Amino acid sequence: MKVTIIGAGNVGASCASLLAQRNLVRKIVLLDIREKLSEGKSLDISQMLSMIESNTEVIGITKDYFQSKNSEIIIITCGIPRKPGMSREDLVKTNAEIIRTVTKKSILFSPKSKFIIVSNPLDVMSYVSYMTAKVDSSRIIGMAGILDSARYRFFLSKKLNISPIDIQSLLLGGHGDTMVPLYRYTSVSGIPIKEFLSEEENDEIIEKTKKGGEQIVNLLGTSAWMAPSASVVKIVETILKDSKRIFPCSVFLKGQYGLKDIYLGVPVVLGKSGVEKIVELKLNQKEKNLLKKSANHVKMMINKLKKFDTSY
Ligand SMILES: NC(=O)C1=CN([C@@H]2O[C@H](COP(=O)(O)OP(=O)(O)OC[C@H]3O[C@@H](n4cnc5c(N)ncnc54)[C@H](O)[C@@H]3O)[C@@H](O)[C@H]2O)C=CC1
Ligand SMILES: O=C([O-])CC(=O)C(=O)O
Repeated sequence: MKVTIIGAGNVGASCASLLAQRNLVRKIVLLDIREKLSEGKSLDISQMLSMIESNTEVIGITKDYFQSKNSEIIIITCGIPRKPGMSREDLVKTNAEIIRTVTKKSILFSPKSKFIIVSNPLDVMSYVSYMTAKVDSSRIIGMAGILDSARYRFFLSKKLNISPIDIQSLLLGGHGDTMVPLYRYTSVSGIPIKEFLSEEENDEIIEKTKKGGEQIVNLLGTSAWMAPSASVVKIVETILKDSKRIFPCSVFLKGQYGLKDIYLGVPVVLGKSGVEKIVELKLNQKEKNLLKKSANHVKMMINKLKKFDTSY
């Protein structure tokens, strides 16, 4: 079982480290365009393995895609992150070109692989990868909802003084300010959240969640990587173990939720084939409007990209 991670920066190297610690796969290939970076990061991770009793082999490669041959999963974390004052949308042109190039190269050597996309703006980059790979959309999965949901659970846990482990939540929509956390579908160990706080109080938590990525960018000067890589590993583990768990992921919609030709966050069942089912919830009018607004925002970015580059 081999997993390749493209991009050995903060998110990529952290994914490799966490994945190696889980002792889930035989081999992790960490690939970057920058000379020596992935070799150095993989050596550091490898030297940790005897202490944590993991048998995973971690190798670092510069540009040589042959080493990624027949990967079960390819995780795309390459490209530029935002800096303070930037939005995720500011990354679109630079990262679209990078994602297109690396998807083309990876699919050549791993034609059966599933892809987990991390690079931002997430929903648009997932769309770019899907359009480039030309494979079934069940194999191209964008990671965002798990992270957004984890942030929401964290902020909620602080407000309620309850363990985040016991908080269940669900989000829809794009990865950004237009995300749609669902108050109606949030609970604490099965108890509806309305028993703990009002919708207005919950809205304050939602605002914090929407700004969760930006808060870290402002503190660190670059974007988060610990919680994002843990979110990626959750998807990898679910696919490799064929666990059929439900997570919010950015997936290609073909009419579900009244939307098509777009990547957007919705709850999905994940298993060995990737996205095995898109779960369609009955939304109320307010939720429908918020989802539509989020979809319009992502569509607008996709259309901008299509104008700039007619090959999409
Ligand atoms: N979906 C999400 O929730 C999250 C998305 N992100 C996104 O993930 C991306 C990566 O973030 P970081 O790891 O913090 O950035 P980073 O700058 O630490 O690492 C990016 C790496 O990509 C490499 N790279 C650039 N072009 C490449 C190419 N053509 N082939 C192979 N490698 C290439 C760079 O050399 C660099 O090492 C950013 O776009 C960021 O916005 C970050 C956190 C969460
Ligand atoms: O904020 C960013 O640019 C990175 C990201 O998507 C996140 O941490 O949610």
